Amino acid sequence: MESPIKPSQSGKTRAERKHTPKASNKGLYQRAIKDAFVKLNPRIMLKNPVMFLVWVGTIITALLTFDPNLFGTVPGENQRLFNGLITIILFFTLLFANFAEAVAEGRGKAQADALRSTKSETTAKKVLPDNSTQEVSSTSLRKGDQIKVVAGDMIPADGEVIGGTASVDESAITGESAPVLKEPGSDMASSVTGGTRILSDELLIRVTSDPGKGFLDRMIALVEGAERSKTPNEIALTVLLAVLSQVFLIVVATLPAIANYVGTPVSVAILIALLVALIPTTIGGLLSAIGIAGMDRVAQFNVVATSGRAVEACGDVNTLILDKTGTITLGNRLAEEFLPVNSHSIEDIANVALAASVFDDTPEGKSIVRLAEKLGAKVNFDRSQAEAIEFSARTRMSGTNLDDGSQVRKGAVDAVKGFVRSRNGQLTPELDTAYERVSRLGGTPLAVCQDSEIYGIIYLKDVIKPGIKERFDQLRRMGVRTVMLTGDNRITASVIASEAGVDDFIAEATPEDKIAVIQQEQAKGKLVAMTGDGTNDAPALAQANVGVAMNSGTQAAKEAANMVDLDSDPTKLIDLVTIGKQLLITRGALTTFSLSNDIAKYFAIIPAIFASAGIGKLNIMGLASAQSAILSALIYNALIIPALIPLALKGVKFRPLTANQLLQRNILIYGLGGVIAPFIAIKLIDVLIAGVGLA
Ligand SMILES: Nc1ncnc2c1ncn2[C@@H]1O[C@H](COP(=O)(O)OP(=O)(O)OP(=O)(O)O)[C@@H](O)[C@H]1O
Ligand SMILES: [K+]
Ligand SMILES: [Mg+2]
Repeated sequence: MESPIKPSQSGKTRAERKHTPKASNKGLYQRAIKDAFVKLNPRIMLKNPVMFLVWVGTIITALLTFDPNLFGTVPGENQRLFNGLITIILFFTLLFANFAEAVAEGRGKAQADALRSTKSETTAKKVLPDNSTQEVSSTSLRKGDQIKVVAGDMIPADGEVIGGTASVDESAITGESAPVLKEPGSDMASSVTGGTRILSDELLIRVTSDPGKGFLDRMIALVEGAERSKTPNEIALTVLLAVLSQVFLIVVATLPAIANYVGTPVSVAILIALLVALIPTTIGGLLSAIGIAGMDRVAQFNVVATSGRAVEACGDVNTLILDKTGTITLGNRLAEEFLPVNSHSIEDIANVALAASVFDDTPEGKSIVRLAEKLGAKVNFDRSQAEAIEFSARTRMSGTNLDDGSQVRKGAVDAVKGFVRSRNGQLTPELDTAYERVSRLGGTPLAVCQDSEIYGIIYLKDVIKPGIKERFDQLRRMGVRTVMLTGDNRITASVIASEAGVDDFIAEATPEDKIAVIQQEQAKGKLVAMTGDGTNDAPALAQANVGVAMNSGTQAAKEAANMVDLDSDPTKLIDLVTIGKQLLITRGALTTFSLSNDIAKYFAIIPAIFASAGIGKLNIMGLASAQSAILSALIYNALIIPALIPLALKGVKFRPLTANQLLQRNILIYGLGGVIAPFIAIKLIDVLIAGVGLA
């Protein structure tokens, strides 16, 4: 039976792909502004050591605004106004940093709300031991329970189909409106997700998740950021920034002694201003937003990551393991031609190929049936007495045991050769000629036999996906090695490998080979990413550093992987590596920028502090006054945070370069830019401040 409903499939362009339900931007900024204030809570601030220092500084300068002589008398006029201005600027610095994080989180929250709205509590028809059904609340379902769902019902929990065939609307999760066929047994079609709706017929389902632990629940928790824990890279950077801040704290603490020595005592407010200007507030304020935005970007691509760590791991990937059919090629391998050998006729091979394929439900099998029937082949045995031998990636063969006891097979040439050899059949060079001809075209050759007699070769044609070579070129420039792993023969594999431009390939691979290849790469210290969908793939997905499961795949694969692609598009892995790299690059670029900003701030503030000691010559920026210099540096320091929010959320423009080239490029752009930009900006702010006569 050819069903009009296909399992959700890949091969779509990005424009065609619909994304996870998303809420509009309306209210996003309002909520973020409110959250920016809520996050001023010291217990929340404490998680970010750099910004916490600013928080403490703000409290002290606020006190100094009320009593400028709190820590001893300070010479000079306008102390109150000056301290008040510093307090306001510091307060906004805190708000801006909190706002950056809140906006990043807000996007996920809006998405979580949209997801949650699709998921309502429902009743479920639980199957009791006596086979009757009982209406229960969906929240009372437990792993292992059996339930019945009928047309129109919301599927109340994740599960495996164990009976019935039905079409299911999975758009709540995939954003894909085409119904998906579900039936028991088959790897791809037997898993269902809670929150999706059954459109026709009925299904018997074994529940595979406890309440609140389902796929949709996990997805909501993730996009909401509830489960976001800092990644190892992020922790390392936070520690580095905290240490740097401490160093500056010590430097600033020694200043009063020097200042007193040269006879220009400095006020505590100025010391705090200097400290805040020097500690890395820019990256400190944007760091978590960058991480959240990375996860969000992955979600925009319709991929659910189990953790931020998984997204980051994508950026560190050295080796990408891809399978051939459906990833590098379009995957609709169709029978194109029969090549008879050993003086058999086209009709002979068509008949045997048909006999070997009548029970084969794979796209390959169905296309062989179509081609054979077009050539006039007929089924000339009793189907009800025949036994189907299903295709498996391990045997790499499929076929039929006929009613008269004979066995017809088709499959990978070496597998069929082995089958024939074990029955003392003859192998002729003619077979190899036909098989090589097909392979050289990049096609998949299937040998056809009945017992010990070889009938010839079926040519399965497949096409390399357009644009894939460019993607691999990009990956290579980023230093990522691509390895194609295929069950197909060496010649086909090498033809496709060179046309697609992968760096290496492994042919005639069994599912076990996948794990072996991953382990070998990891033993060399490489980080490996791979995609997969079958239960077979689960161990390899778990072994890989980044394992991306297809949503159309089995529960086992989805649980083993650290990412699930809702579009079931195996090439998504390439996008994920790009997103991960971009996340790491953005973080590096903004750190570089933040730290190089300090040079200009030194030149603005230090001469200002020592101005009355006659070191004013150092004032190479020609700033209007000492107070104006300090305020300008602080205002720049605050404004640069919101100015960089768009970059932090969007990520720096991505270029396919190696880590070293990127480092050089970033030092040039963000390092040099970070030195120059504040000189210009601080000077401009100073002119403005002097203009309005503030200081
Ligand atoms: N329906 C089928 N019946 C018999 N043999 C098949 C069938 N489908 C594929 N084969 C043979 O088995 C081999 C292995 O198939 P498998 O799906 O494991 O790998 P593949 O599709 O060739 O490559 P990849 O791992 O890149 O998807 C194929 O190369 C082909 O020779
Ligand atoms: K700073
Ligand atoms: Mg395959």
